[in-house]
Amino acid sequence: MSLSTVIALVTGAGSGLGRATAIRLAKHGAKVCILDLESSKGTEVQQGIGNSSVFIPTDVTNEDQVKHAISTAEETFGGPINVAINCAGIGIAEKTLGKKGAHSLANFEKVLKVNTIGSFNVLRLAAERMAAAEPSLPTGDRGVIINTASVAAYDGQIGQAAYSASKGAIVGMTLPIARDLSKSKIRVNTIAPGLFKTPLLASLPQNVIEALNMTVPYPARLGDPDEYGQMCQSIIENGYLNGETIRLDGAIRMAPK
Ligand SMILES: C[C@H](O)CC(=O)SCCNC(=O)CCNC(=O)[C@H](O)C(C)(C)COP(=O)(O)OP(=O)(O)OC[C@H]1O[C@@H](n2cnc3c(N)ncnc32)[C@H](O)[C@@H]1OP(=O)(O)O
Ligand SMILES: NC(=O)c1ccc[n+]([C@@H]2O[C@H](COP(=O)([O-])OP(=O)(O)OC[C@H]3O[C@@H](n4cnc5c(N)ncnc54)[C@H](O)[C@@H]3O)[C@@H](O)[C@H]2O)c1
Repeated sequence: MSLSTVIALVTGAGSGLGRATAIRLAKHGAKVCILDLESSKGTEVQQGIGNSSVFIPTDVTNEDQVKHAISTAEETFGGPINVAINCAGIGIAEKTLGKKGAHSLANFEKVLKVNTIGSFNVLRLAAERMAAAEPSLPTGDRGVIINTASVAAYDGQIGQAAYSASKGAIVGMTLPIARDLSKSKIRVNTIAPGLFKTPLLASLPQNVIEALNMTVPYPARLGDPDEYGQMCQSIIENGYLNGETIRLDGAIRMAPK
């Protein structure tokens, strides 16, 4: 299916899964808005894609910046956005009771702020804009929203309380948001990735990566970020898929450690 009528916001598109998704959608004819922090590699990604993309430095937790990004997207591509993909996210590893005492409350709040509140901030403002436009996707939808959870929403390891909470919240809000937006013909789905080869995964301690690598049943390897982008494309193209969280994980079930 051609994605030539797609105007997509992809957050976190300066790196990893978001970057791969932006590249794939643009290859299939979409216009792509790369939303990421000013300090990210958004410019580099934009230059790699070319004129069908724009980099709009944005912190997903900031209401004014996200509103500005949506207007800039529209001015740049001459139409309202109809796809929003939340890939911006951060991870931490800290035990509830660690060697230095109780989990830092500031760290817990930060992870929830970026991963959960940031995703909700982007999707609520994107939905507002989508709902005001005529349906423009080949499926007849006004819009498609895709969030990124994690397998850690279901089987978080030791040290993943904050990260798992932030991702479990995304899984939990997927169905009610799909129900909320059904009258506006906007579909909402979430992908729960397993282990993908990105800078975020590479930042984990080497022994954690090695232990995890050995537990992917099949295919026994890390996911390719383009396989995540492919799942986003499938969700956009399949007009009956709504309110669902899809694990994309080679059948991994993470052990406690
Ligand atoms: C990113 C995507 O969304 C997908 C994912 O979620 S990928 C899964 C990511 N998993 C993680 O990030 C695990 C997070 N947890 C940790 O890194 C650690 O548990 C921690 C840093 C919080 C605590 O570590 P530490 O204080 O050493 O805890 P402790 O319980 O004493 O650990 C004992 C040993 O087990 C190791 N260990 C702890 N958790 C481990 C894990 N998940 N995998 C492998 N080894 C682990 C420690 O490195 C330590 O090894 P050592 O004795 O050789 O130093
Ligand atoms: N890589 C994996 O194995 C894996 C597995 C499961 C879930 N995930 C999730 O997928 C998403 C993408 O992860 P990735 O591996 O591509 O990570 P990554 O670190 O490569 O990319 C994340 C991007 O998000 C951006 N970002 C962070 N905070 C932001 C903010 N406040 N505003 C805007 N942008 C911000 C970063 O600058 C970065 O470019 C994350 O939500 C992550 O939790 C990743």
